[in-house]
Amino acid sequence: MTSFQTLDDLEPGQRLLVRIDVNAPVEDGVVQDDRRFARHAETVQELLADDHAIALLAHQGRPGRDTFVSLDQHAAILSDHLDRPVEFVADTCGEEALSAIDGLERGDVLLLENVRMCEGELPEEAPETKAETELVRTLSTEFDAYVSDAYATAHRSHASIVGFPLVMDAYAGRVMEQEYRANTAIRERAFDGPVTMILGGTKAEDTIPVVEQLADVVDHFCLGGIIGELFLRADGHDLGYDVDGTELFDHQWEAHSETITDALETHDTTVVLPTDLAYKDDGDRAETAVEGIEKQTSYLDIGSETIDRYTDRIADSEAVYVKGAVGVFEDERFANGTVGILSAIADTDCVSVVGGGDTAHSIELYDLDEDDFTRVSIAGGAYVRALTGASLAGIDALECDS
Ligand SMILES: Nc1ncnc2c1ncn2[C@@H]1O[C@H](COP(=O)(O)OP(=O)(O)OP(=O)(O)O)[C@@H](O)[C@H]1O
Ligand SMILES: O=C(O)[C@H](O)COP(=O)(O)O
Repeated sequence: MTSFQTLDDLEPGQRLLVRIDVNAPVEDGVVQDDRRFARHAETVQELLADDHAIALLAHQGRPGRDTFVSLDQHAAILSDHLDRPVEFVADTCGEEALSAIDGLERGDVLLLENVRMCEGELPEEAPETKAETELVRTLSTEFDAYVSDAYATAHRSHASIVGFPLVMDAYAGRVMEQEYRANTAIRERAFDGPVTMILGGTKAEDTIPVVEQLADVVDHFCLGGIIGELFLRADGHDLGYDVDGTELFDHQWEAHSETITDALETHDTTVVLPTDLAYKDDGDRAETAVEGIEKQTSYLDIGSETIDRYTDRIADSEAVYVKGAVGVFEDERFANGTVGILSAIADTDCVSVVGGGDTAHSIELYDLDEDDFTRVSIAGGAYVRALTGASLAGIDALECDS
């Protein structure tokens, strides 16, 4: 395991830059879930008890998506969790931000604007390059130390994750530490019976490598969501295209079609694909078989037959991992797949781990009981990457000699 400094090593009463991940599902501009806020608030409470002055750095969404919004409401949600004011400044490393940072006193909490609005935060590049960005060069001189609590973004080599630890005294926050240890422990568990993994959601770059890297551990990968459709397209079915204004398929297909086709050929008995899908017809849920599919529309959930096939496998499994939702569960008409799968897992005694910032939200939305799962990670891509045993850039950046 990687050795890093934790809050136990941090001297009290310092000026701290703390990277958290409160990236949340957002609908019509409004944050829908506060699970990540609650976890990071515990880290912040601990830091406040040690009399630090705290500036928080975080992101929301990705440029170009409608979840890419300002963090002003995030400050209010954090304030509720901390039961004290959290000041927000609509700037990350410009004059306005520096002036607010300058005024920070011990016991204060300040949230800076969405760091992905700042030039240099994206794209993923080497830590040395990220340390040279204006963001890192400007903010690093304003603080005594950097605390990295954003485990859910630890798989991204972004400036706010890997740049600061190169030039500042760096510590892992409690969320970073706990998620890292728990996910590493899960990876190291061995099972005698079948292991099933449900892979869905929207992010091909996080999900597809998992099929290759966990093929010796997982007996069946049951696919749904955008990922399922991309695999169905590779399997020769006429779907998995951007229609109705979506921008989820074509660029991902361009980037990953070869990997998907290879994975399908190599693991044809391990990868399990939907045999029916659901779509919207005159405002209602309708279903169609995948075989011979011709209708160019947005498919928004796996169909009833697929749900039955997947839940049968879950019932026979000794362990089930979930990454990503198999449908647009935020719309009740298309929640059958996600809720059906999670309920089936909750009904078994198997070891079960659910990951994903959006996916975990479905547990709360549909009144499922978090205690019915062995573990619910607040991270998505980072959790599933950790399961494969691959390193996380944000953890590597914190590494120090033990
Ligand atoms: N067929 C589909 N079409 C469009 N969106 C879909 C479809 N199936 C699932 N989704 C969406 O996928 C989202 C969850 O996937 P996402 O890739 O964000 O994964 P996550 O693991 O939950 O989160 P993260 O990786 O961000 O922590 C849900 O919000 C759901 O609406
Ligand atoms: O929700 C997540 O998975 C993290 O906040 C990372 O977000 P990203 O996938 O947009 O980099």
